[in-house]
Amino acid sequence: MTVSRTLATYRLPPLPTIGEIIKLFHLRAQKQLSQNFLLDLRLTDKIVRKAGNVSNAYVCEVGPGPGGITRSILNAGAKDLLVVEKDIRFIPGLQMLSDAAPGKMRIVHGDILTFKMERAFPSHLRKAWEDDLPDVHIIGNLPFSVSTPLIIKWLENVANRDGPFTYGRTQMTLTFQKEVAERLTASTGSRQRSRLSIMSQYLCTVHDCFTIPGRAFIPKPKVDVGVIHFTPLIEPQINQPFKLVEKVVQNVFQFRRKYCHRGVGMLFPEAQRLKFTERMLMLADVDPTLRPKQLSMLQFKNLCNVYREMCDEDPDLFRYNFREELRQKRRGKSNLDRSSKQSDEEDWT
Ligand SMILES: C[S@@+](CC[C@H](N)C(=O)[O-])C[C@H]1O[C@@H](n2cnc3c(N)ncnc32)[C@H](O)[C@@H]1O
Repeated sequence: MTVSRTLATYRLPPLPTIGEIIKLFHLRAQKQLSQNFLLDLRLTDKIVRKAGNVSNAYVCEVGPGPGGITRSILNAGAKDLLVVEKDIRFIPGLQMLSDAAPGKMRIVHGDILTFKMERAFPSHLRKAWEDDLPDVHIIGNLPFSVSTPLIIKWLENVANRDGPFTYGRTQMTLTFQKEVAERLTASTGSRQRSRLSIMSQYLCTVHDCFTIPGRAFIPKPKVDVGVIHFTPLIEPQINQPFKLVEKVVQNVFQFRRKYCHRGVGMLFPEAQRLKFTERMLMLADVDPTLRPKQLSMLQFKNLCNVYREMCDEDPDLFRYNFREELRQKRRGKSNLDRSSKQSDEEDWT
């Protein structure tokens, strides 16, 4: 009992509090960078507990800032903690933590959107996709403007089993503004069901761990924050390339409040729209009068499979983008307007 407790909980030596570190290094949060700090170590401990068992694990923390979550990860007994922080002002405070936990923490001053995580940890950690979960975790409280593009990028990495997922089914525990957290976990029929719900749930088990009230952060953001845990699925619920799924899902949700046939139709050039939409919905066994939020994962899977078959028959179809068609039409129209205006002017001369 005593041994396992010692192994499980590593205690950092006494250090200044996060509040003191913020003062010591003049780390005033930069509003334009949406920096909102968590100072309550009970909350940061709770985030880390929701990540699973990080004792002796390899962890990448994204956006450590003044280091609240960082301390909790070290205290939970992580073997190797790699932190990636973009704002150089935080590096000295993080260095202080690293000195207090010798050999356990590495600091990267960089941007997580371009950081190559596939090279960050030893290759012996790699597990086959179907195997148990690897001993690699990603944890982070990032600005909302970064967390959404980042999760879309990482979901594509899950689909391709590259980036952080070269180690296998790396788990992620990340914060999102509450509204986005609700979309990520929304089930069929719910108001929040959206593109993000399908894209995340076809690839991962997505669990809404708990909500942190905005008042827990300094400075206080306008919204509450959801902590979401992602575990990549062994078998994705849709077995088609990420870009194809993304295209189908994006088009279906184009007109959120309309019948789903409107969005499906946008996958096809105007000339064939009616015929192809009818065919796709019929073959996928989807009622055209359902709203996008009412479509189940199985129906999205069927839609993607049928669209794939149609693209295999006509390879130009995948390149079709109705927005591009619209842009060209507008450009054509404005050229027409410009030339008729020009000819009007020429008439005047
Ligand atoms: C919302 S603050 C959270 C800080 C700390 N994790 C906490 O909970 O108190 C977000 C942190 O992410 C950092 N950050 C923002 N964009 C980043 C990026 N692209 N790559 C790495 N770090 C980033 C910010 O500088 C800031 O330290």
